Amino acid sequence: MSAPLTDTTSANTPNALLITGASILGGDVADVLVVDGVIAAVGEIPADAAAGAEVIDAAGLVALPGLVDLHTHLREPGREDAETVVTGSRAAAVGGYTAVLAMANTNPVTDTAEAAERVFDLGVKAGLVQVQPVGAVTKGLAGEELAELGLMHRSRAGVTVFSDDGKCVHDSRVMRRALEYVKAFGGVISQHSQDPHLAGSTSCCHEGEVSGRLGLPGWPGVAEEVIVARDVMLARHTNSRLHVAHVSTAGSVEIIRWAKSLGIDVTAEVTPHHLLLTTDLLEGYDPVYKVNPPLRPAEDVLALRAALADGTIDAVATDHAPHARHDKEHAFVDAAFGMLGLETALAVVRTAMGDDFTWADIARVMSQNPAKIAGLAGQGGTLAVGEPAHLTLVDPEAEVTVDRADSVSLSRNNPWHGRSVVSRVLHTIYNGTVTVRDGKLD
Ligand SMILES: NC(=O)N[C@@H](CC(=O)O)C(=O)O
Ligand SMILES: [Zn+2]
Ligand SMILES: [Zn+2]
Repeated sequence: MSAPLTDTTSANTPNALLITGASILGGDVADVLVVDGVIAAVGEIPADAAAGAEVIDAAGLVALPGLVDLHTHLREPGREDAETVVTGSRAAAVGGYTAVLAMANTNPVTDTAEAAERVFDLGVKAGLVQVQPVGAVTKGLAGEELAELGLMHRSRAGVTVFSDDGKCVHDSRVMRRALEYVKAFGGVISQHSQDPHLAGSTSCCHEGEVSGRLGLPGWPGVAEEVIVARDVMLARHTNSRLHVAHVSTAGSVEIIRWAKSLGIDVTAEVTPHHLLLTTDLLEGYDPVYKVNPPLRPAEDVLALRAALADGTIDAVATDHAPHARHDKEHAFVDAAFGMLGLETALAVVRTAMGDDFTWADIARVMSQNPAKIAGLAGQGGTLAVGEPAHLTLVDPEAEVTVDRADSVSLSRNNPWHGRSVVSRVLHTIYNGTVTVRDGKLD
């Protein structure tokens, strides 16, 4: 663990940050010295070796690699009343994130190199996290003609993840072509798995006893599973890479487990809300619980937790989906789908998964695996010497009652309002710069 100080970890540099006494990924306690945005030393660092450094006292805190979100809706361009790249980056930093993948279902859609570069540049300008654009699979998310996948990849934005999220790429031929196309440059298709005939646009509640009683149009688990099953077969056929977004059913878990056992190149994510919230919350018809895919019964939730623990599901992704009041505060059937997630994700995962799921496990599913899936160099590290300094410092014992008024997001569709969760992100460091201190934007 301890690394010797070398001459390059020079003391008396104004660009130094010394984090003292943190438990590294929940293990050994060490100091971390950051110089010029890079982790320069980890171990016991004598104060005089870091003279002039800004000091963060991290006694009792857990140090994690900065979190990476594979699935964020930033809403810019087009719906800047719900979120912008700046406000979404703020929410990400507060949540302990140092990188987010910005979904393509904006207006206009991110389906060209120019559009991807625009989002990328807005992220650089905001400067709080790495904002990596996701490219659309099809033009206008219409599901018909492939978007400029190669041009988006070769652009300054360097897009590697493609998704029509919000919509499913439901035409098998189009999905096959997309998988073939991205294979050439190591890209991946992230699929929103929803058969539009089994679960149409009005389907807004898990199909089962609760939907029957409430009289809400049902969205059966099989509408997800048939697409997951088809897509893993297409991934096998094309020898290309598939990522399954927001897995919500035990059946999808079984298919993914089977596909992985055959060596099919598939990865999967689960949202924090699908790890903790269940269908019965819809009893009060509160649209804050309306989300795609819908909240499922407890059996599914338990299967998702088990799959995250055993590695069948690789990552937690927030699907942070901010919506303006005038889109969300309607009768249940008319309200927009989606809920906030960035600021609460880590605590919700900790609360849902319990202590047996270690901090090293959390680092794996919320930072390292997402960075690997998205091909983000320098993110998702292990806090080793020489890595870019993307870090999150967490109070593991804090009990927090979420208040939606505290959010730095522009939107308020927060399903965690009033709930108690365990653990709290205190400090976030992006590229050696403190973006969040004591839970507040710096
Ligand atoms: N998850 C949601 O309910 N909504 C997302 C779209 C999506 O992730 O499918 C949105 O863009 O609002
Ligand atoms: Zn989706
Ligand atoms: Zn989404």
